[in-house]
Amino acid sequence: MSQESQSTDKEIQPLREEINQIDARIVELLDKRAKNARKIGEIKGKTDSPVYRPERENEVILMAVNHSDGTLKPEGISSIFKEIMSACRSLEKKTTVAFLGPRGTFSEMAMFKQFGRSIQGIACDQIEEVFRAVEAGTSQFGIVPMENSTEGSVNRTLDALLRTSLSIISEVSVPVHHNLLTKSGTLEGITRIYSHPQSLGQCVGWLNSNVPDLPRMSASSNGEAAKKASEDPTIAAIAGETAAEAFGLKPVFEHIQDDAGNRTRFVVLAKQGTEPSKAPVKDKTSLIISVPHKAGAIYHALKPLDYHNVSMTKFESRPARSGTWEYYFYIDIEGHCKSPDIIRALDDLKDECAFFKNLGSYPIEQDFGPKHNTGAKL
Ligand SMILES: C=C(O[C@@H]1C=C(C(=O)O)C=C[C@H]1O)C(=O)O
Repeated sequence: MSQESQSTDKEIQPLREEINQIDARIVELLDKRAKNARKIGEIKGKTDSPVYRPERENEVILMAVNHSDGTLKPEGISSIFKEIMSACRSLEKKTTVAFLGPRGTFSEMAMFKQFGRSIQGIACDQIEEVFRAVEAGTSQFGIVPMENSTEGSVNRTLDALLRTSLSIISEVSVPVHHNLLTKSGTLEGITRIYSHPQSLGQCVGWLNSNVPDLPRMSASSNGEAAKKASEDPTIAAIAGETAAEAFGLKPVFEHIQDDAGNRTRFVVLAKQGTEPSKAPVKDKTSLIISVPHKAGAIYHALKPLDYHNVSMTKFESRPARSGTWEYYFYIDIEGHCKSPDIIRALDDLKDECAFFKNLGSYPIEQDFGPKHNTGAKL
């Protein structure tokens, strides 16, 4: 050993010893925390109340972020606490989550971001199958893509939401970076490109400029496209890094999505509802409405929101498929449907609607940017 590395070791050693002591203390505290979670699980079991409480988990993360002196980044604290809570939750009851599979999809990534790793994921072939798995009780929760920052809404999810008896209980978004992947890592012998239509749409500019002659084929998911490419050397897939790892593919080109900030928002579905979040965590409520086919109907339907001072954060239409140019409107408002002001606003809004469906209230996803601090303390 050189003299230089001996002196480096001498400097590092006491710090490592201190880390060992800190880690032992952390584990003691984690065990203590886990015992409390297990007791909470027993209490919930007696009343059959839901184990997973997204509104409480958001509160815990926010308190942890605000307790930090800033040495660790908020996103680092958030992901550490997501895993701590995932492990604690698994002591209460096994969490099962249906997602759009196979492995390596952005849905799987969103699922782990929201629930942590101490869960059992159930891969489904179609978005509708995710809904069915939760409705039938095969899975406690389901996660489905709702909208993409480049391509807009995921219509199959919107249509399935119209028919389902499930509620939305939380939302989570993930950055979506696409790569052009093949078995060999080159384009030699490639005759076509597979991906989910949403992903093909997110990369259309790049594809037109760089590989305009390669036919684009639709796959039920990016994971499915990656699976095809792993089985056939004439196929390239557009998918994320996790799909490349899962199916042993190599990138020919990385980050080919047209918008560098491309993100997809997912929603979590369950039979249970949520309770209002504690401030400063805020909730939102998602609704589907249709209005009578007459002049000014949508204006009259939305007036109660203005009157009760409720802010609307999303408004989107989807054809009612009746062939009569009628529409369903997908609306997000700020606030929880159990809070008195929202109850009043929704009562008035219902009166003006031909159709009204409350999809559920859930905590607004927290953005842990560098300057984040809401003042909440542990
Ligand atoms: C421990 C609880 O159950 C779950 C685990 C949580 C945790 O580990 O902090 C928080 C909310 C629940 O999803 C609880 O409800 O407080």
